[in-house]
Amino acid sequence: MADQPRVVRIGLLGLGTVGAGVVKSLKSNHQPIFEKTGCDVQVVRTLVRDPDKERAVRMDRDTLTTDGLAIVRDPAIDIVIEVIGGIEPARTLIREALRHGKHVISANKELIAKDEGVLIEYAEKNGLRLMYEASVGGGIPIVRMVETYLTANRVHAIRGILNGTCNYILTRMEEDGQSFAEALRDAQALGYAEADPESDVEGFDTAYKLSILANLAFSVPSSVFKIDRMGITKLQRVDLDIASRMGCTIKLIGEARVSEDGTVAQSVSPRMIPRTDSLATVRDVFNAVTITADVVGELSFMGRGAGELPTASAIIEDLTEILRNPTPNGRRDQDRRIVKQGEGGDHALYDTDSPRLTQGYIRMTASDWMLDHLVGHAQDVRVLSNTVGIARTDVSYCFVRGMPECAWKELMAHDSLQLAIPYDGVWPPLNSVAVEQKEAQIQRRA
Ligand SMILES: NC(=O)C1=CN([C@@H]2O[C@H](COP(=O)(O)OP(=O)(O)OC[C@H]3O[C@@H](n4cnc5c(N)ncnc54)[C@H](OP(=O)(O)O)[C@@H]3O)[C@@H](O)[C@H]2O)C=CC1
Ligand SMILES: N[C@@H](CC=O)C(=O)O
Repeated sequence: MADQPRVVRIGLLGLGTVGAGVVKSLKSNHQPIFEKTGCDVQVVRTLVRDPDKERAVRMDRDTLTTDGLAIVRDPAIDIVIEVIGGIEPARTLIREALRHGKHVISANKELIAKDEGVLIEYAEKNGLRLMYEASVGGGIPIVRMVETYLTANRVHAIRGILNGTCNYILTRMEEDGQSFAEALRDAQALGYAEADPESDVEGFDTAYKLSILANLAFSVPSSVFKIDRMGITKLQRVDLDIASRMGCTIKLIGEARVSEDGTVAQSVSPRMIPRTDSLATVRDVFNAVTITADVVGELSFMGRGAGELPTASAIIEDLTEILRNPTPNGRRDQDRRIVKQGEGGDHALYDTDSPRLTQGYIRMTASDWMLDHLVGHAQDVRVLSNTVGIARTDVSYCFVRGMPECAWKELMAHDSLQLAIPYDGVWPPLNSVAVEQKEAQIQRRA
């Protein structure tokens, strides 16, 4: 190791939750970073919207600017870290940084997913690195894991909890009886939520992350624009209570799998999951991902999925990787899997004529149409209701089994439906229920 450290100057775009975490970690771990890389890393300029705002970290006022282009064009800056979020001005600033010969690290899953590989390819063509470990799974080193250690495997499926905010909200609603709004407020205060939390709770954030992983893992193209998506805003405490009585919990799950015809089916939706499933034990802000591949079988990863320090960890790991290996591995040039919007053969989970049989949990206002539909299409319908049978004014809670995918689509468009989510357990779900509610089983009509 050289006696004189090489000074590496960082231009930091954004000083919110993650930006402050980066500044703190670079300070607290300056010595280990120097020991491993021989570099003295310094944040020399930082982009913010409001330089006079109170910050979680103390910064020299002169280093703060509202002029992002001045940072990314500054010849004294070696590496740019983008943690402002959103598409613009992030995309322009990253492209401009690359154009000026700087490596870039970004935590921006929305941009990485929607950009569909264009910036990454541009970086690699110019001998630069654009790294984005923090864009998926917070502190879990999942991006590098998939990119580096699963190249000889054929990956079939990715399934997991990819949003810390939603997992935190569902945990607080289930364990502490908090309302959705209270739990979301806490998640925001803890720095887990996106600037616009609709991205979290409507499932967009999970879709971005799933798409990034799918593009790295599968040998067939997939697009974020084709993900079948539902968030957690329709869930009520009663659904979590019912889940709990069934020996289940509800989690927001992102799943991508390669179908037999070689296309990719991707979905984001809340799912009722048995407590015996390892994902059921993933609480609070934690994320977990299971990857299934042909040679290795199942691999699972778990860790904090959001928050200033776990996310900063992913960013500073990208940083040390660049300091040690500044040359891109070139994989994207030879094997560019990401496709433009509209290309590729993805299909959504409920978007086909597929006769594949599925099972799920339903909350609905009873109606003849709904009942006829369920009984007409599913092999088995079990109703948990506060009153015997189904009356028009009741809200009913059902489990259905053996329902073809195409029948869900029609059901989901009907007014009486309040919530329909997949049930990931082994049928029948009711055998261990402390049935406070009256239970009826409706036989499939001949
Ligand atoms: N929070 C988390 O746990 C995680 C976040 N991420 C990603 O990291 C990125 C940042 O997230 P987070 O730190 O939570 O976001 P924050 O909203 O906390 O911080 C954003 C920062 O960017 C600055 N900024 C935003 N827009 C502009 C603009 N147009 N011009 C200049 N400055 C701007 C803000 O300035 P000012 O402070 O003056 O308003 C602020 O400092 C996002 O892409 C997010 O998805 C990824 C993983 C986890
Ligand atoms: N808002 C995101 C932050 C990390 O990616 C989340 O809650 O997971």
